[in-house]
Amino acid sequence: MVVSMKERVEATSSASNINKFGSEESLFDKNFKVVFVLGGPGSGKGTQCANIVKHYGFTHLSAGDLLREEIKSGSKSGGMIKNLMKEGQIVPSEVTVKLLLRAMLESGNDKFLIDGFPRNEENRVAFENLTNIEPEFVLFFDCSVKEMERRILNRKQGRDDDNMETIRKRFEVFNESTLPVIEGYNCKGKIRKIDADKPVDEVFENVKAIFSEFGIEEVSYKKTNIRAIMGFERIMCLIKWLSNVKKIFTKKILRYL
Ligand SMILES: Nc1ncnc2c1ncn2[C@@H]1O[C@H](COP(=O)(O)OP(=O)(O)O)[C@@H](O)[C@H]1O
Ligand SMILES: Nc1ccn([C@@H]2O[C@H](COP(=O)(O)OP(=O)(O)O)[C@@H](O)[C@H]2O)c(=O)n1
Repeated sequence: MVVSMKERVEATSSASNINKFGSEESLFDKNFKVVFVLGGPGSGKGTQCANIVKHYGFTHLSAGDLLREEIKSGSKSGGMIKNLMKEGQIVPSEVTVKLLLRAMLESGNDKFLIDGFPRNEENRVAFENLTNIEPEFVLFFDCSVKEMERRILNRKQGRDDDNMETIRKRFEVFNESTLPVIEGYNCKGKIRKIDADKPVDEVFENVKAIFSEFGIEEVSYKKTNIRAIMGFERIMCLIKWLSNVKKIFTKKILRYL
């Protein structure tokens, strides 16, 4: 059965379709490599993901960023997402997982850093049931509350949830809902804990050691950057466009010869 990318993404939006491709063909039969990135709010997940993208050619998907984009897009679930985020609460998995899967399929890459996810058991189970993907490992940025608070208050990205009242709620949600997920992965030997109180470069040295433990090698800087920024499909589109431009110019030049 040949299933188009569009059909696959659409299939994720309805629970009754979730197993449409069932055991015959998993929704993600491709050999995707996934690393989950967890840690409290402000522990430095996004900062380290940006470094990993540059060095290892992974596509960075931040669940929080995807949810913020969904609010901006004016979608009908935008209001509900906005209210939950303002309260520091976790958005229902069906929304978040759908956004993640769409971004994965559209990226053209096969290596993903999924940041801020799974945030609770519901997130973990929903993703696993839909994709059959188990993470290679889970990076856990372990940071003190005092340092996370300091970083968030200095972050100044104009986020609705970066205020003292919501920060407190986010810490509570992290302790109640995310730590048990980390504990579960720890029992499976998947957690790689990193002391995230340290300066950015030192934290990244520890991240590199973990990638090396899993045999993941650094890739050329140029190749990584172009793919991470543009995605495979956009690169193909640009090549097509350039070849059309070249044809037009060749015709024009030939006219003068
Ligand atoms: N190791 C670090 N030491 C000091 N500041 C950091 C460190 N890592 C990140 N930051 C800063 O802390 C803030 C929060 O980091 P960010 O990567 O956005 O965290 P998260 O994605 O976990 O919420 C940012 O302003 C970032 O520049
Ligand atoms: N898997 C996720 C990730 C984020 N979120 C929401 O997005 C908010 C911001 O998450 P984030 O990962 O961008 O930021 P930090 O809290 O890590 O700084 C969370 O507090 C949740 O409200 C969610 O509901 N589910």
